[in-house]
Amino acid sequence: MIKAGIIGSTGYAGAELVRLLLGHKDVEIVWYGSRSYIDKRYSEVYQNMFRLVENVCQDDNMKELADAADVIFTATPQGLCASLVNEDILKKAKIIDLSADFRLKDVKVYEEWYKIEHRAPQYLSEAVYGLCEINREDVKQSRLVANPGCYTTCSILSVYPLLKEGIIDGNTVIVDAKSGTSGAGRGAKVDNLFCEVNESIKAYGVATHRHTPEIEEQLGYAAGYPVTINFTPHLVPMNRGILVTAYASLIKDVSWEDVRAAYEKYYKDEYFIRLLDRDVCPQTKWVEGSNYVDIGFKLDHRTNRIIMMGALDNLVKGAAGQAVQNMNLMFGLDETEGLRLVPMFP
Ligand SMILES: NC(=O)C1=CN([C@@H]2O[C@H](COP(=O)(O)OP(=O)(O)OC[C@H]3O[C@@H](n4cnc5c(N)ncnc54)[C@H](OP(=O)(O)O)[C@@H]3O)[C@@H](O)[C@H]2O)C=CC1
Ligand SMILES: CC(=O)N[C@@H](CCC(=O)OP(=O)(O)O)C(=O)O
Repeated sequence: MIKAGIIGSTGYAGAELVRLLLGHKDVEIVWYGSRSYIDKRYSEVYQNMFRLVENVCQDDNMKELADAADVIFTATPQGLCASLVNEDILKKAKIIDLSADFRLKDVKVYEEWYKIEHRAPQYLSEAVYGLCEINREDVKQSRLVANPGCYTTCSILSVYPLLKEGIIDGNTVIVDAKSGTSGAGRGAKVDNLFCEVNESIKAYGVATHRHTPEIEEQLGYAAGYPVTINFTPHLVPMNRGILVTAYASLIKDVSWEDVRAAYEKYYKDEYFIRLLDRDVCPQTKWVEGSNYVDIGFKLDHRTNRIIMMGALDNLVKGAAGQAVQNMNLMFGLDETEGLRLVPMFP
C-alpha cells in the first residue's frame, strides 16, 4: 500500500483528493493535514465522510509527515509548499504540489505574477510539470511534481496539438475561460457569497490573471517559439467545471479532417481525453465528477480562425484527479487506477 499524506486536506482540492484516494485500492491516507481544524475529526469538517474517515486532522509538519508517508500532496495556498520542501523530505517522500509553486520555470516570472518570494527556487528546474498527457515519461521519474491547475490544464490541452502541428499562430491565441465557484476554494470571501455569484457572470483578473504566464510557457514549448496570449477567466454560478473557448488564426489551409487528425495524433490513445464528434461542443455537465477532458473545435473559414473548446471538472482533472494520475505514474501503477469515474448527470 502507498501511504499518502495530504497537507490542505480540508480545502476543496484536498477534500476531492480524500474522496478519490479513499476509492484507490493501492492507497492508504495516513495524514489529514489542516491549519484551522487540528485535532478535529475530519468527518466533522466534511460530514459526507461520516463513517468513512475516522482520522483527526493534523498540522502541516512536512518533516514528520515524510517519515509516515510515501507521497505527500500539498493542496495549499501559493507559497506554502515551497516554504516546507527540502532535501531531507524529498529523500523520504515524493511530493505532488497542487499549488503553482513549481509550475513556472523562471523564478522572476513567479515572483512578478504571484507577488510573493519563492522560498525554494533551487527545485524549479527539477520539478516536472505534471500534465500527464504531455510529460508522462518525465513524471514517471520525478520526485517533485508541479500539478497543473484547472484553467491551465483545460487551456493547454485544448490548444496543444494545433501548435505542435503548426496549424495556428501561437501569438493570436485568445483563451476565454469560465469556472465554477469551487475553483476559488472554500475560504470565506465576499465575492463568493451566494448573492454575489448566483444569477450573474463576471470576468475577473482581466489581462492580469496569474495563469497567463503558465499557459504561455507551456504553449511556447509546444510551438517552439515564445507565445503571448490573452487569457480572460470568468466566474459562473455553478459548483464545478471549467469551460474554455480558445480562438486562434490559422496559418495553414486545413480541413476539418486535417485538424481532427492533428488532435488524434496526440490524443487518440489518451484515456482521459475525449475528442468529441463534429459540431459537438463540450459542456461541463458531461465531465462532472470525472477525470475526463472533453475537446471539440470548429473552423471558421470566414475569419480564417479556429475555435477550440474544452471542458473539465476543476476539482478532478483540474486538481485532485490529475494529482492521482501523476501519483499513479510516479509509483508505476496503471495511470487510470482509482480514476475510472463515470461523469454524473444531471
Ligand atoms: N479549487 C480548485 O478548483 C483548484 C485549486 N487548486 C490549487 O489547490 C490549492 C488549494 O486550493 P483550494 O482547495 O481551492 O483552497 P481552499 O481555500 O479550499 O483550501 C486551502 C487549504 O489549505 C490549508 N491551508 C491554508 N493555509 C495554510 C497554511 N498556512 N498552512 C497549512 N495549511 C494551510 C487550508 O487549511 P484549513 O482549511 O484547515 O485552514 C485548506 O485545507 C491552491 O494552491 C489552488 O491554487 C488547483 C486546481 C484547482
Ligand atoms: C474561480 C477562481 O477563483 N479560480 C481560481 C483558480 C484556482 C486554481 O485552480 O488555481 P491554480 O490552478 O493556480 O491552482 C483563480 O482564478 O484564482
